[in-house]
Amino acid sequence: MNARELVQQILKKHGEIKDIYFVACGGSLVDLYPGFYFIQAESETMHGAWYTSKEFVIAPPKHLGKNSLVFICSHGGNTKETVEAAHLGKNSGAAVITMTHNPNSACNDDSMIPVVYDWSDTVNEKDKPQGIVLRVLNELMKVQEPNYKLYDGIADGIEKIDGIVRAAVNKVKNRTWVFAEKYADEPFLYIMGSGASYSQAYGFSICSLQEMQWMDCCYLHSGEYFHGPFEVTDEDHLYILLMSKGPNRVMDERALTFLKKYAKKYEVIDAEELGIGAIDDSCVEYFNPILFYAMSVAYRTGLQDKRRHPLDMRRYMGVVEY
Ligand SMILES: O=P(O)(O)OC[C@H]1O[C@](O)(CO)[C@@H](O)[C@@H]1O
Repeated sequence: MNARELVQQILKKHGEIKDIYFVACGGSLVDLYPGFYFIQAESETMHGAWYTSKEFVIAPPKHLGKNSLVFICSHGGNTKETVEAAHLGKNSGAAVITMTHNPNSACNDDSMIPVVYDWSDTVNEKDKPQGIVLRVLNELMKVQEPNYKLYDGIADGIEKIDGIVRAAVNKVKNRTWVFAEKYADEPFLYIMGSGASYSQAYGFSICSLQEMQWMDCCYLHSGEYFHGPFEVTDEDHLYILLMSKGPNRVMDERALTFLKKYAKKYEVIDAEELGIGAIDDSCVEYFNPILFYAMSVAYRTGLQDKRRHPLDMRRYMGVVEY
């Protein structure tokens, strides 16, 4: 995908983009959150909103129209409510980018702007959904906002992130094994994160552990931890803390300080220690989630091996009517 050409094509037809909707389900929705967070934090001319597909269809934003851009992501490309959301965006006059892994799916539809991505291990992050969204937004911001300063930093980060992820995956191999040995039978755990990486606490919980391991767990925002959830903290509860590098790190550090004092069982996955600092401080925040996704894969694989629960085993999803 040529992000620059894609943005030119959109602006030619739609003029200024005023709002961007990020719409998908489950793991695909997780991939769209960093883009939403980026627009909210960086854009002077656009607002972002992040929707699970069905809600977008049931309660479409009144603002949706010609000056909107809708990012749709569906890995398999045929999730009913996501396809409906894409058509709703198109029929409302918005520019709709439909990302899918499946070239033979409803999302690979030339009446919108389809982007078919490969998902094999050798594919670089820039060509996977999080990277695609970041590249498109980087180009859009450059054209639409004269004050935008992150263009080079983001472009550089996109080049560096693959090396960082590969090194980090090697580095945590033993840790994921030890974690699985210690906690494979844990009845419940919490996963905390913040900023753009709140998405990864969410995805780690709902996709990697609830869906793929049938483990009871819950995601928490590191900032929100202190507004209720910390009352259950004791030596028995287990936490995974995703520590970002970036302005939001202070929230993760506050949670860590508390865990060190009052908890006993916690695993820290620290992006800084895992090398994310090679990316410029001005935009490193938006790359943490790519690294944390790779970490969630490493940890869930460790759990799969120890628990002898295959990651692709389902009892309801795609098996029964729902
Ligand atoms: O990305 P797709 O194909 O729309 O599928 C969404 C489904 O896939 C998952 O992301 C992973 O199985 C689920 O969370 C969700 O129900």
